Amino acid sequence: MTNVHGSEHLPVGRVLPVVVLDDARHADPLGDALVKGGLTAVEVTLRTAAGLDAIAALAARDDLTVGAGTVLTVEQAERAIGAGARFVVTPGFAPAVVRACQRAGVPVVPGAATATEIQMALDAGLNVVKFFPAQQLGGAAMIKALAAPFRDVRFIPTGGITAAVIADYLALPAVLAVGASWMASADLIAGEQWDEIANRTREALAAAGGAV
Ligand SMILES: O=C(O)C(=O)C[C@H](O)[C@H](O)COP(=O)(O)O
Repeated sequence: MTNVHGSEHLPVGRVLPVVVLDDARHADPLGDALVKGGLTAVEVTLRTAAGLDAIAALAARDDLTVGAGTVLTVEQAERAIGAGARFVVTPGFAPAVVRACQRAGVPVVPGAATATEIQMALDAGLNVVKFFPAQQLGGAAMIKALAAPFRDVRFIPTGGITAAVIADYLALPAVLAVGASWMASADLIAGEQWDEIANRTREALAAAGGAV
């Protein structure tokens, strides 16, 4: 397969925290907590107005790779990349957003929930998709079934994943990384519970078998 965006270019590690910040001033202490817990990458969603500023703050660090999540429009993709996002994640497959990221040379991971959407990603030259919402769609068993015909595709399952099931996903060769919010939930961030976030991050990595 040619012109496929290789998963080796995606700097997300094996466990990717998906975070929602209401206040960009929380970005740095959150970054400290995630690094303390052992992580190297974070996906900041654009669900809140503070998202872009949080991306800019985290992009200035040299100990974390920051990407943008919940990117729905070309404008959001361009702004996130301008703020320093090193990768872009979308909940579904949006061809114009994919093209904007490709033009900018920034890896993009579109959401895919069906075989058709995976084929759309392949047609766009991508071989990594976000499997969303993972638990609700059938979990690791569903990825195993989808991976059979799509031998070159790597999945980042996200949605409803906790310590109880993270290892089931990471055991599959088709799973590149797992996205989750429980270790750095919006409530913990808003409540400035940095020690708790670091602890849960350590727990997540332990449940993932120590993989970062
Ligand atoms: O907003 C988006 O584009 C998303 O990526 C949604 C996230 O996948 C979930 O917020 C993470 O799933 P939970 O671990 O169940 O919270």
